[in-house]
Amino acid sequence: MEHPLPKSWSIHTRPEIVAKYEIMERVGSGAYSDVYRGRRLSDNLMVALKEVHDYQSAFREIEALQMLQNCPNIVVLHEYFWREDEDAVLVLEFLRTDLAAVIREAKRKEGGVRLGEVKRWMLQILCGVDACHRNMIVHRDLKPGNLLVSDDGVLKLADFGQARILMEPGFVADNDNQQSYEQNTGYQENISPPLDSVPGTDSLQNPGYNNLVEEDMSREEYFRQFVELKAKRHAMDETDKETNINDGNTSCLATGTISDIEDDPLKSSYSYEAEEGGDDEHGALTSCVGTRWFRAPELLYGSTDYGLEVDLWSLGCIFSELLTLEPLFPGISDIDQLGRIISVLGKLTEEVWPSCCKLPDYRTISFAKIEKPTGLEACLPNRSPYEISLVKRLVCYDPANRATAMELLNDKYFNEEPLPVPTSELHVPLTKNDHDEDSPGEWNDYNDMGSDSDFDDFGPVNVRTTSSGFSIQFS
Ligand SMILES: Nc1ncnc2c1ncn2[C@@H]1O[C@H](COP(=O)(O)OP(=O)(O)OP(=O)(O)O)[C@@H](O)[C@H]1O
Repeated sequence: MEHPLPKSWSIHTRPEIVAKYEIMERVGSGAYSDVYRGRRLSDNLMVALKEVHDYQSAFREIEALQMLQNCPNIVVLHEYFWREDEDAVLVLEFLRTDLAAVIREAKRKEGGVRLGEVKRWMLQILCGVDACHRNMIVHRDLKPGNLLVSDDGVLKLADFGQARILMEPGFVADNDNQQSYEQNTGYQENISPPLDSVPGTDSLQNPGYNNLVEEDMSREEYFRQFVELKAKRHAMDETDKETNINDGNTSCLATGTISDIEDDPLKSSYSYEAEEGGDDEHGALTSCVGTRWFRAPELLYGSTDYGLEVDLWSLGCIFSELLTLEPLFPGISDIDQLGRIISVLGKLTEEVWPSCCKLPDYRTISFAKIEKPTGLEACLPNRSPYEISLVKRLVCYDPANRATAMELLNDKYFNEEPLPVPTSELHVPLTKNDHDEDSPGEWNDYNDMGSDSDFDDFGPVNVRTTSSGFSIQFS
């Protein structure tokens, strides 16, 4: 009689993985994952092996990356291993450093980041975000630490564990924009991505996949549907390749419905770990996504029917940080985050965003009137009026007023002197963690980046690893 394989909690015990990869040191870990450097035995290719401990996060990441494989500014998924009862292991291209390290290093050196370099970093980020948004994928956790950088200066969006697909792809640039877009990005849109470019995987996109985005399923049910759809999809792949047609009939599940998530006045102080998975089967999204410093105001006010624009807010925060080398809104709690935004932009009113009063927590959270908001100018000292206006086009209350990635890719800023430098001329730090040993406090603040935690309201905490796990001390 055949016995089921024992449940594996460690990548090191997975025969199918060690047969193909040498697993080296752990290079990072996140809320849901451990990431190891690895070497593909067949050709010595360096890879990152990401063991994802949360099935929903794994599913989202695989699904999104499969749809985005033809964009030079999205991390490459080489293959993945995923069997029922085991954590998914994603084999990704290995990228040694990230934009957070670029900013940290620039801060320590005189002169910061040269303008031509700033522009090249921005263009690469825009290209990656635009690819996501063309495919109606909202990343939901854009921040410098999730923008990985290769040794030769190529920036790639990574960590799609919180990504959601809002509806079928089909948003295609108009032809006028397309030309200068291609000039700025070097990226030619291929409406039908090479779905078979991911060895060992089948695409999950197109008909019926929206049914997959049910969030309250058990792991077993999730996996069963995953396998079923993979099989179904496999049968359809050949037809898709021949016709190049995407099914445009499926509706936008995520943006078309109103939340039925409990109206909990304390919701905005939840950790996203606690509420993640709150996207429900009716399409309502959880507001507890992303890292606080980069989180759009609609999320902070508890919105559950937001769209791609939450990424554009994050983009504005990242651009501002590239220009000043300081985080724009480094909030220490969700309320503080909103307070900081309001002190700069002024109070959120129907004048600036007509439907803001529909935000679930709009009336629950109130701030004293700010007589004189400082304005974004004060946050971007010594930057040109045009650069300030660029940030303003993203960091604005009404999501409908935020510039799209495509619009910005075509902005004259990138065609004016100083021109964006070639990627090969970008300054890439030697390591990811080359932080200034003299200022550990500052580094810790940055490293935390306002990540949500149940402990936020308890003041500083001291977390230590112990032989049996970790201990937390409130001071
Ligand atoms: N492709 C890669 N190449 C090199 N290092 C990587 C790669 N992907 C991830 N890492 C490292 O592993 C860390 C965790 O990865 P990632 O952010 O994707 O995981 P996560 O669990 O989703 O994290 P988070 O808690 O930020 O959501 C990253 O900060 C990075 O240091």
